[in-house]
Amino acid sequence: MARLVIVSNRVASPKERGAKAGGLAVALREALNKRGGVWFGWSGETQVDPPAEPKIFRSGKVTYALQTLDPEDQRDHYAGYANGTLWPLCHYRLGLLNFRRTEWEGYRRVNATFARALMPLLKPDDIVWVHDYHFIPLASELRALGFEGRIGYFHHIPWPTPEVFLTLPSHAALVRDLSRYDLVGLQTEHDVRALLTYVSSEARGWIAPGGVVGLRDRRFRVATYPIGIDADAFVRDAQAAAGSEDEERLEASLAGRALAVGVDRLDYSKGLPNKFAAFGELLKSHPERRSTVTMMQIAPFSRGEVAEYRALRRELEELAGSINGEYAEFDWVPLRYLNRPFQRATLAAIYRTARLGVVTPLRDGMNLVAKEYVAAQNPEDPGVLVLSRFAGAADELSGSVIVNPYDVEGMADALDTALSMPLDERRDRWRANMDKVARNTIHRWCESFLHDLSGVDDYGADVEPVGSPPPAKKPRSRR
Ligand SMILES: O=P(O)(O)OC[C@H]1O[C@H](O[C@H]2O[C@H](CO)[C@@H](O)[C@H](O)[C@H]2O)[C@H](O)[C@@H](O)[C@@H]1O
Ligand SMILES: O=c1ccn([C@@H]2O[C@H](COP(=O)(O)OP(=O)(O)O)[C@@H](O)[C@H]2O)c(=O)[nH]1
Repeated sequence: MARLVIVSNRVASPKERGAKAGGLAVALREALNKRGGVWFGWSGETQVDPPAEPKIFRSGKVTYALQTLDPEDQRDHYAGYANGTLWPLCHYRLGLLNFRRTEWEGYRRVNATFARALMPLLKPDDIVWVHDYHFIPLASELRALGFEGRIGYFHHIPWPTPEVFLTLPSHAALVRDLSRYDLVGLQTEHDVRALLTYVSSEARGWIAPGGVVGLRDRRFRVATYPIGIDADAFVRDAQAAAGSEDEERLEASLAGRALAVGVDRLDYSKGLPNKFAAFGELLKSHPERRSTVTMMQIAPFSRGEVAEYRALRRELEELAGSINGEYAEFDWVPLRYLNRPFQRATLAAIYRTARLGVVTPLRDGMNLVAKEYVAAQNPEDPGVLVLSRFAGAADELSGSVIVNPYDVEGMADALDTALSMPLDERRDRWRANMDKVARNTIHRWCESFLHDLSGVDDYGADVEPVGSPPPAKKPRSRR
């Protein structure tokens, strides 16, 4: 079996087994342990004139290679182009999009630095799996340095429709970069359609059945791989939470009231102001709900180096204060707003206690919290997932109460409906959701992407293009 090389901006080092080592990290580490391999990414450190070589250490069959970056490059790359340009673009927030040439250049420079640092570690038969929007140009850089092996890319966030994508001044270059991969994985069919429509309508590429794409002299495949969670582990954690100290403390604090829970990084894509407003609207328009339901929003700080995230933090503090100021009683605080992260076991206890899981992003690649909430429920008395139609998870979790997060009054009514839902309906809806969560796990996601990437050859002679004709055949190398 070929050796696996994983590239991601954040690398879950083997020392991090706690809150930070989420399901994705665990699955990737498991895949690496199975075949042996390399996990390459940013060290989390910056330094003026950093060494060109990454820091390397081994743990079991896995080699970790961590690259330190120059502080200006890191800023242009992470806070600049990745999270100031691509993140808002891919989440359909054009009003928040900042494009600066210096950041675009910094983004490319960091990708070139990473490719130069990775290249000496690669063997010709390695399979390289690159994760996320921080590294779209990485394959181009590795190809330029002479790597001819298989490279796959998984995009964890939404892919925008052409009208939105075209606002990015560097759109054509980015899609050329994508074409240097062999396999491009996206979360949903909608994302795949959006990218393929751009390729055929704007980039003069062609598309064959199975998502094979021809662009200039390149052929690559685009397909859907919806990410999942380690469902068994979550079920075990949730069962262990029953009767735990965490659960007892939480139950005691609720004093018989229903709990609605939200768990989101403090990110504008997660729709937190609308969620708070909907909860306020529930208390206003359904006064009988006052003092019967408590909302708990866990929102760990995220990307504080980006101005929009700091502004959102202030906005939410104000909103939470005004809801509590207006509706609190001397024995009831309507909205508990917590900014620190919690470990998986504690989250499992909170999810299981909560009558409602409220996941209402304005746009989200998948949203693993939605799946975790489902997995943590007690099958005999499950809670209800209130889910935004704009989360990737909504494609699978049709047993949820689906809402439009831009409709605050509609969300308030949906919360009211979900709070009154009879047990039979809750069970039916939960079963439909749980079937999906148990089937499409993180392990399946990992295996199916790697299976397809391993099977890549030339997407060649036998493909029947649809739409504009393929370029004339000429002898070509695989890359
Ligand atoms: O590394 P950060 O800047 O702190 O951000 C955390 C991660 O956020 C994004 O997560 C996405 O991936 C999830 C798993 O596929 C998906 O469920 C979610 O919808 C996405 O938002 C980002 O893509 C990661 O690179 C970040 O590490
Ligand atoms: O206090 C927290 C908050 C979140 N998470 C985890 O962070 C992940 C968030 O993933 P999701 O896909 O929902 O959104 P992202 O933050 O990746 O955009 C989930 O596994 C959560 O359980 C956590 O471990 N502790």
